[in-house]
Amino acid sequence: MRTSIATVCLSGTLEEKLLACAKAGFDGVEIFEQDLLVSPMSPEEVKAMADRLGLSLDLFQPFRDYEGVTEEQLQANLHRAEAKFQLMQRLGIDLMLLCSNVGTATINDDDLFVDQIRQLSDLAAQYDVRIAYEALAWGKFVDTYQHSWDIVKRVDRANVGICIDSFHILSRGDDPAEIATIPGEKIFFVQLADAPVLTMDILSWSRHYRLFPGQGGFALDQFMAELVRSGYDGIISLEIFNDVFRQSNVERTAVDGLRSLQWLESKTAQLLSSTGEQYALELKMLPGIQDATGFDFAEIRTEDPERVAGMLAQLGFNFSGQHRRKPVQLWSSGEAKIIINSQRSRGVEAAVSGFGVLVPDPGTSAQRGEALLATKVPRQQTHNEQELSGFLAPDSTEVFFSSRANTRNWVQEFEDAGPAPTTDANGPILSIDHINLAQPWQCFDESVLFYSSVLNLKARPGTEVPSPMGLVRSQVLSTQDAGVRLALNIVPQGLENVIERNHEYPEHVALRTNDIIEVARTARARGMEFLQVPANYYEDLAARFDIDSQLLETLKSLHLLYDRDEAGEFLHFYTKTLGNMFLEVVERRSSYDGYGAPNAPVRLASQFESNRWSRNM
Ligand SMILES: O=C(O)c1ccc(O)c(O)c1
Ligand SMILES: [Mg+2]
Repeated sequence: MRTSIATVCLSGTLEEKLLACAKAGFDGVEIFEQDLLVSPMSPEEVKAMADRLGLSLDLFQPFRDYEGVTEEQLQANLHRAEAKFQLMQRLGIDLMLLCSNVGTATINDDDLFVDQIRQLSDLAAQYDVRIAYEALAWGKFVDTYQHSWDIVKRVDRANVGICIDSFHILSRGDDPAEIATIPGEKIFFVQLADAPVLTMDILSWSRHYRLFPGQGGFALDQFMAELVRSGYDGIISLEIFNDVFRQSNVERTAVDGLRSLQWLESKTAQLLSSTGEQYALELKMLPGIQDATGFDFAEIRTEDPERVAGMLAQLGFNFSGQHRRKPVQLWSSGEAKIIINSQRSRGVEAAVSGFGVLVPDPGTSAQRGEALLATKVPRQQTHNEQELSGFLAPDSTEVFFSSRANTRNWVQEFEDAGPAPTTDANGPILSIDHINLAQPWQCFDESVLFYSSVLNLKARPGTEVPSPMGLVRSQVLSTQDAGVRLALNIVPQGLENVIERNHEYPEHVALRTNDIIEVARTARARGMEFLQVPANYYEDLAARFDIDSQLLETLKSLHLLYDRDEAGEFLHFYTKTLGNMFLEVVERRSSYDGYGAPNAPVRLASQFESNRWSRNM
């Protein structure tokens, strides 16, 4: 599948955009006119640069507000078109995108549209230019792909076809099935965009909130399947108008974009392979999709390993050894393994720096990560150490793949665990339930795509949590059976203004137990510092739930939080924050599958109060 991207998706100058697209590995780009207009490079220089970079210039766009106008206006429009055809010749581009008229059209008459587009076709033919007619969702008279196709059919010229843009079709809730009935060779260009499910006017939604495929709520694999059925075998391009991407690192955004196309290509191939249909577009499948079965470990980086170790011991973890070569400790309880790493930790009080997941075949997951352009974690092993493949997530979290066999090996690199542990050998903590990672606001969408494509996690419905620092957007991603759960929280943009630098948004590892009251009591007896929960919260609990008064007293005295839904009950507590990290302990009763969302504002406010208090000491 040949890939392209519109220059409007990216930040920077035209030169920087071209460099980033080539470096990421795109085959070509769409030149968005505005980017050329403001560039000091001449059209010839742009062409030469693209040639040198091995990028094809696939499309010139947009040509606006052409058809459905008075005769006088038409002449002016043809004059404008001719200048652009000459410009396209200098750029070496032979395909122009014509958007359906949104402004100057005054005559609603398909016969007139056909006639006027034929005049454009005649002029374009003199310059060997082809026209791809795109129905904008907010077009004045032409706003569906069926309508633009009907007009193109009636124009009946070899150099006029349609442009299909997923946003204009799916934003309206239109059915893409009829795309399959259009002859593939009359589809001159394809633009893809995803978008979050929002209820707002389509123009603003399109101009500010488009996303790369896989980052929003559109079923783009089904859309692609219809396109493939048409026989289309041309370029698949990205056209994303997004306020955040336009101010993010251009190279990262380009990689993010290409990753989205590779992921979508593979998903479409998979969807079509089950139907056994034959098609012209060549679709590559990524190396095997495997669901992770659980967390292998969580890693905490700290310059103060004894304090982190102390917290773990209070929760009933056992010291399982010191790494034989590195300043790294292993602590475990049940299936839960926590690595305390004090390498490269100067100035880091404590932070969640990475985690490992268990997969049947780590080699395949590593290949998949590489194919998806993920950055490898540089790790040095000696010859007798277990190698783990790891990738850097967009938020800099290190993500590793291992198998049960790998785990048996790496665990043996930890020695001198000392005398038998004093606590129950199995430990009261059973496993890592979930990991919560703070996302800088610029990389939230990139992270969603990274975790869903590289780790094969599924995004669940998101929530928004009010906090004293701002509204925190929260997105859970998990495997099909929820063996691996991640919660991504976007840090509010204004955070730096409210909180001093050394109190950045904390991240946490949540640990699962079947007896949280016992864990909390024992931890308290061992001197654990809990996150304090205000009395108002317990009054509200009593009002919302028919809750046993003795249980309520216990919850209150131990600073436990509580939630209940049709599936079951959820009890949890938080430790005091250490640096940028804290721990949570959770008990899921019956089939409760959530994360205590109603309690999240209480946690954020309490953490804010407690951080402020410790700052003022
Ligand atoms: O928002 C616009 O004007 C616009 C322009 C060109 C496109 O291809 C498009 O999909 C939208
Ligand atoms: Mg478009």
